[in-house]
Amino acid sequence: MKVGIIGATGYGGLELIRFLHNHPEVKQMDLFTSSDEGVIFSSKFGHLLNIQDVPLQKIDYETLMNYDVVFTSTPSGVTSKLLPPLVGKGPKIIDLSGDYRLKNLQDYEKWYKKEPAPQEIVDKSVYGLTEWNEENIKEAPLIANPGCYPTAVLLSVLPLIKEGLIDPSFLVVDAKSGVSGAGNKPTKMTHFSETNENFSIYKINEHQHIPEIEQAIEIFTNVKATITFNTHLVPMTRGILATSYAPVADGVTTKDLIECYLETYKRHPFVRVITDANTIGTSRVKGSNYCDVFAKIDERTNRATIVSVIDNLVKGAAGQAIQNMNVQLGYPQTVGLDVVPLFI
Ligand SMILES: NC(=O)C1=CN([C@@H]2O[C@H](COP(=O)(O)OP(=O)(O)OC[C@H]3O[C@@H](n4cnc5c(N)ncnc54)[C@H](OP(=O)(O)O)[C@@H]3O)[C@@H](O)[C@H]2O)C=CC1
Ligand SMILES: CC(=O)N[C@@H](CCC(=O)OP(=O)(O)O)C(=O)O
Repeated sequence: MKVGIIGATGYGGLELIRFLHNHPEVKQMDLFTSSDEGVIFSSKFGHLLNIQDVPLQKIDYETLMNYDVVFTSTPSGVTSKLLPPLVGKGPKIIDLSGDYRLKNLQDYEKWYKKEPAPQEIVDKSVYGLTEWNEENIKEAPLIANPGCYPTAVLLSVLPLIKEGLIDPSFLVVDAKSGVSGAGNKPTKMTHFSETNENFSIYKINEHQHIPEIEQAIEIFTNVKATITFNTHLVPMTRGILATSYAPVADGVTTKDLIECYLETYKRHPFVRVITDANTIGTSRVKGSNYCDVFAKIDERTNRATIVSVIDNLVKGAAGQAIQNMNVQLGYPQTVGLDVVPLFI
């Protein structure tokens, strides 16, 4: 199989390279750039010396048509313009950006503050939350890979909402991310002296993942929810921990929540159900495609505390993208992704 990566020089792109390098079905991997044509990749990224000593290529439609799969890992607002001529024509496309996730174009305009992709192309895209959308992913010409926060939140709340165990109309999500979630372009927010020894909240009540999470809850559970969702920046490089709170239905116990998770994810190797709260944390999934989920009822308030962790660059981006490629092409989901978390 021949794969191309647009945005290879970004954090998501580098993670795609790390995993695809070990994917047994990938016979050729080419890297594309909008700014560094001809530059030898390993001269920019020394950790890839003797591994990716190849020149970066110019993005060109005729060339891209010859690939089996093209991954796009570019800032929002790029693929809405770049991809329409390619979709459904040659390669399967997996887009890591937010440009094709929201089905309602007005939502995209409102939350991303950018011009949306054409409606007919958005209509062809399939939301790539692998564990919940396998059947549609198999046939998709274009996969809208989920955002990092939505992946963590949805994998932990969807089973409980679907089974009516929690009430999503009062769902409150408190999420925290490492700084690599903001990409490789330095900003005031991600500057070392602003993030080091600082734990901050950002985009209060205005995060672009709010409509994505609400849309997915409706698609996968048939329930309309209006959520409170806030995000925090943690002075670490990788990882997301999301804590969600919701009232539980009458008579529901912690055992019911755990059993619901175990049943939902029994065929899904990348979602691990954690029963000991002391073993949940971002270092348990670092560098891997795992999402760990945990839930416990607070008997005093009759609310559930729901926790999930992922590596934002793996299950939250490149790993899930490759998991989706495996589903599209009929390979087992774990091919190329079967790595042990880094932990320390
Ligand atoms: N970081 C994360 O944890 C996650 C990120 N995402 C999303 O994935 C996408 C990529 O994220 P990330 O890797 O962090 O971003 P980065 O900013 O690290 O990298 C993006 C890359 O896109 C390329 N690029 C920039 N402008 C253009 C353009 N006009 N045309 C083509 N390529 C362009 C650049 O490479 P070059 O200059 O070589 O072209 C750049 O290296 C984003 O949309 C992000 O929101 C999703 C989930 C998690
Ligand atoms: C830490 C940090 O800044 N994280 C980013 C996640 C970006 C992302 O994945 O957003 P889209 O793919 O939807 O563009 C943020 O909160 O915006």
